[in-house]
Amino acid sequence: MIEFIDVTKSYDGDAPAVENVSLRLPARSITVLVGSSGSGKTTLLRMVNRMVDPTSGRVEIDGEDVAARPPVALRRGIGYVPQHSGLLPHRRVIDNIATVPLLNGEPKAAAHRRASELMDVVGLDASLAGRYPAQLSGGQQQRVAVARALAGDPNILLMDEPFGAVDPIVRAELQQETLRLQHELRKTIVFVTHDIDEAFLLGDEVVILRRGGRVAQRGTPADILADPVDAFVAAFIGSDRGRRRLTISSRRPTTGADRVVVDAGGYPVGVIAAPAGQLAAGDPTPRSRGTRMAG
Ligand SMILES: Nc1ncnc2c1ncn2[C@@H]1O[C@H](COP(=O)(O)OP(=O)(O)OP(=O)(O)O)[C@@H](O)[C@H]1O
Repeated sequence: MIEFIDVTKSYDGDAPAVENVSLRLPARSITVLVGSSGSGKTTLLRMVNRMVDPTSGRVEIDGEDVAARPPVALRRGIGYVPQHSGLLPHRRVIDNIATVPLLNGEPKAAAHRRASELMDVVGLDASLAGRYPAQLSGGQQQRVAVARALAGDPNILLMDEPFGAVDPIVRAELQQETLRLQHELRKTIVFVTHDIDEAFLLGDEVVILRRGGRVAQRGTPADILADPVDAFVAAFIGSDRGRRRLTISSRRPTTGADRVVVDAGGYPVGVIAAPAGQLAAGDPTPRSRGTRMAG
């Protein structure tokens, strides 16, 4: 579990980028931090691996203050995927992915074997192993960045707008790949985006931030969609425009399981996996965890 305990960060004595934020992010699920530009998402994310140290307060991982860990060692155990891949331009794909295992002292052959496996895991063709990052598409570069982040087998993966710079079709592919990967790997993922649709698609839990990192609302996508706490959240998720009025349809009406939450545009925003008979037909307020985008 990752816990922010009353953290504040002021850069250069400016007004705080985040102020008195306390948040617990559960292990082995995807928490999405979403908010408009400047709300402090990246600042919070980078506090986890000490790319940013709080001005006051602390961040704990499984009860241990990250400030007690040397940043370099800490970062080797935490995968990080930035918006623009951050790949080393003069190293081949395979070497980029193998970076952390090599730094951890693995023999080169074993590190390359692991890197090849990861290329397969993230859906990269083996023929790309010898290319340099500039010889890849933006989407392929982001896949390499995900593989590189996974190479040290970290428990935690930090993703900072990782698909923000790729076109919508590739972006949708990468989002689905992320869900597939998480289904297999069960990492603790903190994902930053300013795109509420992406947040609802990927997040087991979504944290909507106001300026200064203040939490406007957190919950499952279905909770937030069904019950925005105030006008700010309603405006942010678009429900004030009637765009997201929720309905629930059942894919298997006879059992009542696997109900699909659908917005007013017919856009599926989640699935409620419930044992047969637990939800009345047409229940308008899904509360179950395990909300997930319909396939
Ligand atoms: N290194 C820095 N030095 C000075 N100010 C900074 C620095 N990094 C961020 N800030 C300021 O802190 C505030 C929060 O920035 P942050 O990048 O955390 O927000 P964000 O929600 O991730 O925004 P975006 O979506 O635009 O990336 C902003 O006002 C920003 O200008």
